[in-house]
Amino acid sequence: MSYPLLDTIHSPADLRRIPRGQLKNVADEVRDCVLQNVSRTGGHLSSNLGTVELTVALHYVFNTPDDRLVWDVGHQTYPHKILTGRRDRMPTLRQLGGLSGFPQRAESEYDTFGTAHSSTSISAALGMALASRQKGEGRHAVAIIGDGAMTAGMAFEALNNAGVENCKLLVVLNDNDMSISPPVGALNRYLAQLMSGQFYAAAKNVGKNVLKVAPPLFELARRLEQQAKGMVVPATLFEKFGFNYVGPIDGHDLESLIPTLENIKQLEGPQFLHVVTKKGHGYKLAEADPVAYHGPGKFDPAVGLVHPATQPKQTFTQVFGQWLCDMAEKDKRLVGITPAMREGSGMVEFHRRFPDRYYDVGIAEQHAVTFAAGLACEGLKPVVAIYSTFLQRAYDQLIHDVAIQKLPVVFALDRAGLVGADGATHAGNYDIAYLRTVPNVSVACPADERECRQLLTTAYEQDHPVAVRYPRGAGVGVQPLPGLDPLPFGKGEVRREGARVAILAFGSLLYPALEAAERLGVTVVNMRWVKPLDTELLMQVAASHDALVTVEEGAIMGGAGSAVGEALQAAGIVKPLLQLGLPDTFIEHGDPVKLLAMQGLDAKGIEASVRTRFADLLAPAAPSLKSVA
Ligand SMILES: Cc1ncc(C[n+]2csc(CCOP(=O)(O)OP(=O)(O)O)c2C)c(N)n1
Ligand SMILES: CC(=O)[C@@H](O)[C@H](O)COP(=O)(O)O
Ligand SMILES: [Mg+2]
Repeated sequence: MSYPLLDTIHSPADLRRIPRGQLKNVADEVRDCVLQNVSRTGGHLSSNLGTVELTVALHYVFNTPDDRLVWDVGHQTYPHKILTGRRDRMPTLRQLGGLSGFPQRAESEYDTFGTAHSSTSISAALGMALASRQKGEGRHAVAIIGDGAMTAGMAFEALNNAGVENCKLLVVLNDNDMSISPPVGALNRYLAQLMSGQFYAAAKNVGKNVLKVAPPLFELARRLEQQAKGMVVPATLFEKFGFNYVGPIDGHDLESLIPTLENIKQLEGPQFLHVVTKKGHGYKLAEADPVAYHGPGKFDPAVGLVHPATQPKQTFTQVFGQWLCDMAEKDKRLVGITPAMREGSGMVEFHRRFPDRYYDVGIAEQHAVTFAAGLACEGLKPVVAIYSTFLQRAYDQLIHDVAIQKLPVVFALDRAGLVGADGATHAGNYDIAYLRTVPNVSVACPADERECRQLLTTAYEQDHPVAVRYPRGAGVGVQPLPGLDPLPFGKGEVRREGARVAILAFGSLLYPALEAAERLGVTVVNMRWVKPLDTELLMQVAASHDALVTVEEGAIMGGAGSAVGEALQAAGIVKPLLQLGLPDTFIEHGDPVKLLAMQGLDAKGIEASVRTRFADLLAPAAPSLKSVA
């Protein structure tokens, strides 16, 4: 793809040489470049389309990379990547060895802070601004945060800290009136008030008016401050926090954005700029349906997203969504909670059918968990649907508010294990390790869709907290049974009888383990539960085999294999144990099937590891067709 202006821009320094009058054309080219690339790779689209002008303006006005831009979540950094010398690598976005979908310090000096989990930007930028102050460097730090990300407690903790510091910190609130799904809560209502009516219309011209007069800088700054404050409300929430609030201004109008940013840059103390953008801006289909285009797969930009001709395999998320509705139908006490992930967690239908029992609490995982605890105290049956990676945020709440009080909260832990294109930040690799150490908490690992439904019911029937962890995407295609029958609590099953070596599989890697076992001639046990561990079954298997292998899609350290090792130790059984799982390293983005294979967690890899470790116990491998020929 060739673009007349972008072809001349290899860094923000090049951008800053472009005459201001041509910046709109630059923005148009960036937007097209984003659309063309994402349509070929998949990725976060509507947020990126909405931040094109803001990105151009920030790099134009601030002296990046010396001035620091910190992008919250970072799912809107494709324009930033394009303008900071990575345009030629955009076709590799989110693929193995390619560009990350988020900012990464290792990827570019312009990526000043790695993000992906939301609401960290103000804290990080404040740290940078104060470091600059302490070192006498005088650089600016800018946090760019969305209205969705702004709802998290952490953002307010940072505002609370920043508001009393005199430093060169600018918070840009990118308000597109959307999270992934429509935003929720009182903050959203408040931002809508700030944008309403004449205030917004008048504020749109703040930058232009200031420019026309062109007074000296000090006066310019003073007037900007006065104008902005006068045009909006006397004291916004952000002013109460100690920030100088400017806005709201039109985040697609470079004529407003650039002079406003230039002037804010001159002001002392913490600054807060409220910009208004449209998610999906400039691509009609995304503007009309920003939810569908939040993170689409590949598509033809001329046609847009299309439904596949054949029904794809049911995902674990869909299995959960169906179970949730069915259980809610049966039990009026059930309430469903999501921290801003209605679509991703499969709760759209539940929301539609049970609006009074559906709670989207915003991006607020900690609150979600304690809120569930409160509901449980009053006899309701909360189901918290949460990605494994995001539950990390609420670990203390899980222990302090749920587990110690032994409250019956079900955690439907989606995206357990490797997630693929989102990479290390989103991988759900640690939940087994961090959950199984907490007293009163049980952890189930369904191997397929049918078990997922059954184990959710088992979890729901307990009088203590239970997490059911399942991976992103589809399973092997084992249809769930229609009823709501549980599986026995804490019990596994032998799936294949073999000799000398037994593979104990936890979760969906049961299937590659079975495939490997066919070639190895070994036993396979579907353990189903990490906690309680089925020690009775474990002891039987240990007694009848010479060696054990554990397989899990989770961190080896502290994982299910460790639980097996501990149980054997406790029983005084000394038995060779091979633990297969994810190593003590962060695994980057890429095709999840390939990533699993690279970790030796496909059938071939499992077979190879078992053969290598227990060669003396196994019959030699049958020669492959290739080596026979
Ligand atoms: C801690 C955490 N929870 C949930 C998410 C999932 N998530 C990613 S983007 C997003 C919405 C963010 O909304 P906003 O900040 O307004 O940005 P927009 O998508 O509107 O551009 C959510 C919920 C996340 N990345 N981090
Ligand atoms: C940026 C972010 O956190 C989400 O948009 C995430 O990428 C969604 O992941 P899924 O596609 O697995 O729902
Ligand atoms: Mg938003």
